Amino acid sequence: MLLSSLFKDIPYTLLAGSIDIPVTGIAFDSREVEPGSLFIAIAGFTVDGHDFTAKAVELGAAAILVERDVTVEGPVTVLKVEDTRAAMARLAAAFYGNPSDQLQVIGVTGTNGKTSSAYFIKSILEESGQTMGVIGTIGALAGGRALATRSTTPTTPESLHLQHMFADMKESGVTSCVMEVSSHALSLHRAAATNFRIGVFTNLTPDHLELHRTMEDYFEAKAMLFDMTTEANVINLDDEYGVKLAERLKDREARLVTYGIEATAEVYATDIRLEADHTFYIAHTPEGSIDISVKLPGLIYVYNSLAAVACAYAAGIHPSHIAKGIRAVSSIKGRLEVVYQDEDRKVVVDFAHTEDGLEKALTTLKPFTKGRLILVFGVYAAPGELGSPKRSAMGKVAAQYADLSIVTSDNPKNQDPDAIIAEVSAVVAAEGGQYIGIVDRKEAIRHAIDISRKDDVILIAGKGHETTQVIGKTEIPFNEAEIVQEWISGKA
Ligand SMILES: CC(=O)N[C@H]1[C@@H](OP(=O)(O)OP(=O)(O)OC[C@H]2O[C@@H](n3ccc(=O)[nH]c3=O)[C@H](O)[C@@H]2O)O[C@H](CO)[C@@H](O)[C@@H]1O[C@H](C)C(=O)N[C@@H](C)C(=O)N[C@H](CCC(=O)O)C(=O)O
Ligand SMILES: Nc1ncnc2c1ncn2[C@@H]1O[C@H](COP(=O)(O)OP(=O)(O)OP(=O)(O)O)[C@@H](O)[C@H]1O
Repeated sequence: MLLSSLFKDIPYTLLAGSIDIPVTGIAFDSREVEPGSLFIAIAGFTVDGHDFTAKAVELGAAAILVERDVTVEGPVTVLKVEDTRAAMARLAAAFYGNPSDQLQVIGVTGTNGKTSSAYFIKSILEESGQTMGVIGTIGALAGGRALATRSTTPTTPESLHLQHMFADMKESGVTSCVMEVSSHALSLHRAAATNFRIGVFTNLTPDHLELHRTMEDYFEAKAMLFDMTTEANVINLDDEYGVKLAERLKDREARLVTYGIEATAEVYATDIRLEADHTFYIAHTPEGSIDISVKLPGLIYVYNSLAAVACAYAAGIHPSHIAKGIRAVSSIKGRLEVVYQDEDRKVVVDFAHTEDGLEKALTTLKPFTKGRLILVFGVYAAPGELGSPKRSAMGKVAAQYADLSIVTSDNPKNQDPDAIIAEVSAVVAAEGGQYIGIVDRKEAIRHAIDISRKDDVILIAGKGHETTQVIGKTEIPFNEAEIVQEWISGKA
């Protein structure tokens, strides 16, 4: 492909060389440059890609894209734009032939509930005959095939990888793709240049404030998704930020579809029946009422499945497909997943890693727990001042709802796990909760099992579907379902 055609609609300054040269690929990491490719320098949070231009030239880059002046030695074309991340999204879309134009892309954003809402949407659309792609926290799929990702691939991949995934989906006959769109991705332009037909907003509660600093900034980042949608915006009106968003979107060309339980919304739920492992309700849409049966417990799965009902309604899906699609979801990896159960005890793994998520997970299990509710959890977060509010909020929730908290490590990364545990434990104690601190997460899980008695429920919160733990710079294998099963069966 000619570099000039890639830059057809992108303003740039030519610093060196010619624009009329062919490029064979695009890379934003110098280590992945191949001869003939365009290297895009990104100023990162830890290093600056502009420092690796020489490496890119050494590996054969034909062109370099920068956002600040750099001296590049060698016979290469050098172009400058205002923002290389924003340009990368457009270049990637152009390089892969704007694949999202040929897919029905549905974006799901919000603090919690994106993964499960996306899986309900996938199931309903499959029921209606679509071949589905999925991109999110628990991986990427094109039809039944898993797309290659790395353990470091974010929930919403970098734009170059995202557009490649869309192209791959299109080649594999995928007709519609539901993807989780994180606030990081929106702020860092990863999802820019994507043709979103429908956007779904689940809720907004404190998280990721290390990047966004204030709830208002966090909200504005999430709201960016709805500037890109062309057909419908599906918004939870029971969330205060959802109300604010709906107000902003009511006169847009993309149709507004609201949902909720408490608020007066276009799609709403009544006759909610919560059981230990199932949830039932009637969903009301302007097209009629639908009996919904969800094979997951708690009000959060009423919300997450209702988001999918509203999205399917907005997409014109027949009610019978909606009911069947939701019924077909039997479990979602790491989302209130029962990893062990016998007549004495039950062990549940859940991805709850925010104050709101932890409260919802505990209050879902509590009414059906005859014995004690034992919580194993840790808090990953930014260090010092930035991390403290999260540690404090999660400690309070644990003290309020768990009968015993085993405070342990999450992904301590380069922070001192003992210091995090001490900070969380102090809050649990101050709030009158019972706690034990055990730094080794595997030991903490084993201890919870050892002390559990008849009718106790153990909730292991924070890592959900994840299969590794990051301590320092090392990523160690960590599969909670296996740890539980091996310890109980005496194999460990
Ligand atoms: C905080 C954050 O978003 N970080 C992203 C950011 O990393 P960074 O700025 O630290 O990158 P960096 O390491 O400084 O490198 C800068 C540039 O130099 C390049 N480089 C680096 C080394 C080298 O030898 N050569 C070279 O060219 C890198 O490839 C990169 O392009 O830019 C990188 C490349 O653009 C991303 O991969 C990386 O996401 C990492 C994987 C990450 O963990 N992100 C998380 C925080 C995230 O995005 N989470 C959200 C939220 C999930 C949710 O809770 O919903 C998500 O979407 O997953
Ligand atoms: N609607 C909801 N409201 C509050 N908490 C929820 C809701 N849905 C799920 N949760 C809790 O949050 C956790 C994460 O849920 P889920 O994976 O669906 O969210 P997510 O938005 O994809 O999260 P992430 O982006 O961090 O991957 C769940 O394990 C559950 O404890």
